[in-house]
Amino acid sequence: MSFLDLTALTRSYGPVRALAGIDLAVEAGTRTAIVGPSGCGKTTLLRLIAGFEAPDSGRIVLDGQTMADGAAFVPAHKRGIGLVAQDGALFPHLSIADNIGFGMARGEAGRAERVAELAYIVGLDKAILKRRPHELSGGQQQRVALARAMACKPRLMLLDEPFSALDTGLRSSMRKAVAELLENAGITTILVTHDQAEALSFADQVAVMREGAFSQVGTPRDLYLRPKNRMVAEFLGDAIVIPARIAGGFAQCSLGRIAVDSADRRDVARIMLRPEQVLLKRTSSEGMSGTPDMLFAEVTEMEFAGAVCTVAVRLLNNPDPPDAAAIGSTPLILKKPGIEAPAVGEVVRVSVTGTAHVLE
Ligand SMILES: Nc1ncnc2c1ncn2[C@@H]1O[C@H](COP(=O)(O)OP(=O)(O)OP(=O)(O)O)[C@@H](O)[C@H]1O
Repeated sequence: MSFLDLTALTRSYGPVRALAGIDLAVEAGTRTAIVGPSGCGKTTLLRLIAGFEAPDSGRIVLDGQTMADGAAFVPAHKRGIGLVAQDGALFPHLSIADNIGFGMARGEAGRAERVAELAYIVGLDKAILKRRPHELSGGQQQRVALARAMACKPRLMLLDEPFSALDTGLRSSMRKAVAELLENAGITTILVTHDQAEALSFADQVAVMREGAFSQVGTPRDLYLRPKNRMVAEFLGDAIVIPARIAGGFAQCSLGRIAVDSADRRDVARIMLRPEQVLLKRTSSEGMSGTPDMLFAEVTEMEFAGAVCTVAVRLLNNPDPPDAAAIGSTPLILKKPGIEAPAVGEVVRVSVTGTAHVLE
């Protein structure tokens, strides 16, 4: 049994099936990210775990205690779960100190000290404790929301897109700070986000959600490099998906002969490469002659965007053609550092690093 076990959870709103059978195991002290497009059911799932709503069917067991199962239902305030919402949801009329200490009784001994300690833990200067929420930046407000959620000493923390209102730089530093903070406090965490990079960098375990169900659950590395299907592959980043003939641990495709990660597959399937696996080296049309075993392409588009640029190339040959018609039919879209991105019209030598992943 895991720290949190969700079994066959369903929830509908009238005709809308928000959750269509969710199974998930979360180990104690870990970080799980649930990522999926808008409307796929992420917030509904958090609300069920938090105890704001009951599932139509299925079971929620937290730390060995049943939270929801048929008629059994433990209300939110008895679950020991903290929730930080997207907008922080601070009380505008209360000071920062009273926001943080909201869950503690006003006259409770040591309240002020505990509030100051929590402010310190989340990296807030105690000078702001007297202020009101509107006098704080977005990042500071999120820290207050986190401190308030931590004040109740939760055994599980639920974060519902808590960084989405922050700008890019602050977003990644907050994400890192929050991850560290929760890890140091030993709090098991579930983060909901629609940002794939955020999910991959934050979590030990990522669940990709679509239409109320999980498409795949695994480590960030596994999901990124070994997605089950094209949907998961493309949801988690740019992907090059090409038809191939697979045998003996290799794929024959428009990129030539490439090692694959399934030694036992022997069929026609789609393989996936991440764009960063395709390397380009500048050459010239003359450089192509006398090297039939090498793969060449012509740059057809280059979108300059500073550090990372988008480069489209059209293949010019295939050293090991499975199907001559496929050669050059689809341009490859790659990301390259701006400093070394080739120009439109240039001929480049193409090679592949690592193995390709065979999709289902
Ligand atoms: N209280 C409700 N009444 C009716 N329909 C609802 C209710 N709450 C959610 N839904 C519907 O359930 C589905 C899942 O909604 P949910 O808010 O869980 O998605 P989400 O993945 O969190 O979306 P977003 O990323 O946009 O916040 C949506 O179709 C939504 O319209």
